[in-house]
Amino acid sequence: MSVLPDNPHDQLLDQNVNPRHWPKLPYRESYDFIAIGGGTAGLVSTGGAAMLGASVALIERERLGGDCLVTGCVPSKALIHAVNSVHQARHLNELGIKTGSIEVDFPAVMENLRQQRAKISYDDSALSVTDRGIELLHGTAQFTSPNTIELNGETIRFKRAMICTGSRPRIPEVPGLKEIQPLTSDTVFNLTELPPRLAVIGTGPIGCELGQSFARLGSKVTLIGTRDRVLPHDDLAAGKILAEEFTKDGIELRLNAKTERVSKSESGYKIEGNSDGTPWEIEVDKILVATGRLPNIESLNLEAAGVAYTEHGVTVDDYQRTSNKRVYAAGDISGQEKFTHAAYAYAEYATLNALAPLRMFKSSKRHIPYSTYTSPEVAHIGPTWEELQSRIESLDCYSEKFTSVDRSKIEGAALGFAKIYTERGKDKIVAATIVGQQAGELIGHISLGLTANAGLEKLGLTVFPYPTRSEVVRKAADQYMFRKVTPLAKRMAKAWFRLMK
Ligand SMILES: Cc1cc2nc3c(=O)[nH]c(=O)nc-3n(C[C@H](O)[C@H](O)[C@H](O)COP(=O)(O)OP(=O)(O)OC[C@H]3O[C@@H](n4cnc5c(N)ncnc54)[C@H](O)[C@@H]3O)c2cc1C
Ligand SMILES: NC(=O)c1ccc[n+]([C@@H]2O[C@H](COP(=O)([O-])OP(=O)(O)OC[C@H]3O[C@@H](n4cnc5c(N)ncnc54)[C@H](O)[C@@H]3O)[C@@H](O)[C@H]2O)c1
Repeated sequence: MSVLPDNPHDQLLDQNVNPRHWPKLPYRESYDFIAIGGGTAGLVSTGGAAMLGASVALIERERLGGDCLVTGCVPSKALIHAVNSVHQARHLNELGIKTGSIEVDFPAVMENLRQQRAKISYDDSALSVTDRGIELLHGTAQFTSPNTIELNGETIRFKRAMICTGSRPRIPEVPGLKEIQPLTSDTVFNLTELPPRLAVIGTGPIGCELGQSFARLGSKVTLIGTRDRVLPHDDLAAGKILAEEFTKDGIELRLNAKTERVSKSESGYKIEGNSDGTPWEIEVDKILVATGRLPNIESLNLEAAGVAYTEHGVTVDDYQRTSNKRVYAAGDISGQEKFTHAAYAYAEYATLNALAPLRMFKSSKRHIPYSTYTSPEVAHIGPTWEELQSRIESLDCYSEKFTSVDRSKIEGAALGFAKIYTERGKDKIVAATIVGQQAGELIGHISLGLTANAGLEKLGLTVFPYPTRSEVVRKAADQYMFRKVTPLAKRMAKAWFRLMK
């Protein structure tokens, strides 16, 4: 995780969240609750534990706020906001609004990103954390026994501990790649010059969000993925729509591709690879690697604590408890969904389970949506597209396109669809995918429906303001009513019409 130290915004960020600025406290011998890692999961769990009145310590080795604040959601969405704005500006002529030529001042875009990130850092700052009664300890923690941690040479006992150490970018074993130190999500937000030619390896959420962003800011982007489509874990149709948009953005797609070798060239870097066996070679100025994440388990000495783990992270049960009954885990480290809101939701339950006399809060009861903030956005909740396909016989699917939504048509943003899957013949929602503008906002309706146990009947009866994009959800739900209720209603109405005088 790195930030530039030589600008006022990053200095402010650093001041707020870097532990080296905190006063060094004498450690207590023992705490009721210790969290290792001060990202979303660590902040949420220690905040909750302190609120319950426990003696609480939060150990962080680098910066509070973790990935989300420093190198993840916050900087990427600040960048995407600029990207969406420039894209809209380029299309204002279509609305009869005359603009001069639109120019991107990349250093200024990145400066704004750093400024927004610094502003948000107050929420995760040392001041805000200590105000909640949490003791902040600086350093790399490691377990020394099932109920002790060593920090900076001192031993601290705990009654309950929470592992929240997150994840880091995975660099694939491609000859020459590690040696050239490619950009990753840890370093890409430090750029101050737009790379004229950028290769992005990986077509998951990071590759797609950042690949499209750099293309719309003016880089010549080549997006390289091993799979046959972009966002391969999502709905097939979503990947197709997105690939078409990427092509319009000038992105060159190299799918079904194997990156074989990377080397320095005269003007930058050479990448050699093949797609479906056909060899290719490209020259670029920068390479961004976005090929998944590795859990930060190495420094923890989990064996000493009897905490089981795999290559995906620390193993937890439905209560977020590890194989050590005093130790819980949440966030990217626990091998579950890698999203900030998932870290938040699971850390909340983990803390309650860790500190209450009985474990009562099951993570499987929570519904975790997600959205990839490309243009159009791709949002989903429930089992993956592949899982849904494997049990499609037992499901019904109701879908609606944004072309039937007036607000989307008016604004010329009618690309995409909503699909809601239910149990066959019933209105119980199983999953949903929304592709389109603000899909990330719209999937919240389905998330609420799932949490409140409200099926398509209730969604269809819900009145949404006209004209809003939310109508896509209501219209998809209406189809259930039409299919299920209308034939019976028609028969009853016909009987009544015969009797009606
Ligand atoms: C580019 C990018 C964009 C993203 N966009 C989104 C998005 O739009 N929406 C979304 O929901 N999610 C997004 N994510 C994912 C999200 O950032 C993560 O899921 C989330 O930050 C995980 O939180 P965490 O608390 O588990 O871990 P982290 O935030 O990684 O925090 C872990 C902390 O633990 C510390 N640590 C590690 N080991 C030790 C140790 N031994 N001792 C002490 N401290 C230690 C680290 O320094 C770090 O501060 C994005 C991620 C990336 C990379
Ligand atoms: N909007 C969001 O919520 C958001 C945004 C960004 C990241 N994230 C989180 O961060 C996580 C990590 O994102 P990510 O995109 O790095 O990982 P990912 O695992 O989701 O996607 C990585 C992609 O890279 C491909 N790949 C792997 N090795 C490759 C290689 N050698 N060459 C080419 N392609 C290769 C994989 O097939 C996969 O499709 C995500 O799973 C997500 O949970 C969330």
